[in-house]
Amino acid sequence: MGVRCVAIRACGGGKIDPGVPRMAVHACGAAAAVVALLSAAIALQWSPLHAVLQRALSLHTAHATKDMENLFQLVRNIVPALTSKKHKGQDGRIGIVGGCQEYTGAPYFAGISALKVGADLTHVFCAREAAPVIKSYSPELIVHPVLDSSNAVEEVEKWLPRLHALVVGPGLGRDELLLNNVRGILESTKARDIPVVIDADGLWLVAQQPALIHSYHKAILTPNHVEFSRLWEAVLSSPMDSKDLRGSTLKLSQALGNITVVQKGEQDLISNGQQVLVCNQEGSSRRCGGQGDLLSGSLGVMVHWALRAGPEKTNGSSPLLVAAWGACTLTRECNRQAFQKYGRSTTTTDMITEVGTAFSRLFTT
Ligand SMILES: NC(=O)C1=CN([C@@H]2O[C@H](COP(=O)(O)OP(=O)(O)OC[C@H]3O[C@@H](n4cnc5c(N)ncnc54)[C@H](OP(=O)(O)O)[C@@H]3O)[C@@H](O)[C@H]2O)[C@@H](O)CC1
Ligand SMILES: Nc1ncnc2c1ncn2[C@@H]1O[C@H](COP(=O)(O)OP(=O)(O)OP(=O)(O)O)[C@@H](O)[C@H]1O
Ligand SMILES: [Mg+2]
Repeated sequence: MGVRCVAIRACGGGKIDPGVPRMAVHACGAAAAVVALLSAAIALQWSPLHAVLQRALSLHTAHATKDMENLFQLVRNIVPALTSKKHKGQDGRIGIVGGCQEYTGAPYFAGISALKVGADLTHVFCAREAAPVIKSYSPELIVHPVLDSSNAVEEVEKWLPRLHALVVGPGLGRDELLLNNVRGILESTKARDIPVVIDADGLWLVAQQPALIHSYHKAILTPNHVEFSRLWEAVLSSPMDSKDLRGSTLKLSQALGNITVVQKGEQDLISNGQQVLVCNQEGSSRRCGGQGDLLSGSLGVMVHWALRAGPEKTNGSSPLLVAAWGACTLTRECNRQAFQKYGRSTTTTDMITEVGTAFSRLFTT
């Protein structure tokens, strides 16, 4: 059973898929099934054929496993060393832009996840009413009740030079005043060349105005299925082909000027318009709300680490792709570990408790 899990996960687990796939890894699961059936049915009569198929499959699997190991190694390479020579803030000062009257959980999940992954400081910029609520969840978050004020952009701009990355959208809501302020914040963020992860209602804003983020090479979008379709329709003006999710992820990234897109789902598909990475890390069937917030907060830190590490550490691969694959893998592992303990009652809070052990298990050598 253990071997079978490794093989299936390895098939999609970490394949770097250049424009023309070197091998049809996604067909690997089907190939495995065919081999299994053939093995049972024809083992005695056609053993040479069986042997050929088995050899082909194990080569296939060996390749995919190697790619996945490489990706794990690239993520490990970007993780900063814990040394006594550093001061507070160096491993990440992350801003979260979100939090309104209805949604206070989402920015909290994103902010606390950034800290648990290893950021030193997290600032949440939210609407006035949401601030005391978010503060009361955790003393670890620095909370600025500025997002619905008339000088919201200036208030956030004061902090921007000190932030390493911004996560825009968790729990933002769709109020026009707030969205307008976030437009200004995004413009300022781009002007300062700060990496930005856009999620949830931040993606709603991008669907209204794709030019806001078009070609900004330090942007990563993290849409769920519905958000992805909305973006697709806004940018490509046609219904998307849901049979080819990898191709769609690649095309949406290209249409947005090759910014990085993470389409979340049964498997996470990550593209910068040139490559598609697949994250198939085992998670669970528990789909409680907030898991996407854990992902976007984690990604905020990891994108900072990846950009700071530079392309030598990511072996020439895009640092943003490596960071995104790392954050997806981590989120799914948190989900798996929490589900093992709590089963159907698993919530995102339980997943956040697992961040430390999941991170060590995956990325600490
Ligand atoms: N505790 C909190 O504070 C949390 C707050 N959150 C915040 O809520 C805000 C809105 O975010 P959102 O994700 O609910 O909005 P959106 O994407 O429009 O989905 C709306 C509807 O689309 C569907 N649907 C969704 N996913 C699907 C899928 N994969 N596949 C198929 N269908 C899918 C589903 O529709 P239904 O199935 O009910 O018909 C769903 O109800 C945003 O600010 C976010 O950050 C969350 O972060 C959670 C924790
Ligand atoms: N069908 C699935 N099977 C396994 N994992 C999944 C599945 N769908 C989503 N995930 C994982 O759950 C995490 C969050 O994805 P999801 O699509 O739930 O985001 P979301 O809708 O934005 O969440 P949120 O409730 O925080 O807004 C990702 O890591 C993704 O890999
Ligand atoms: Mg979401």
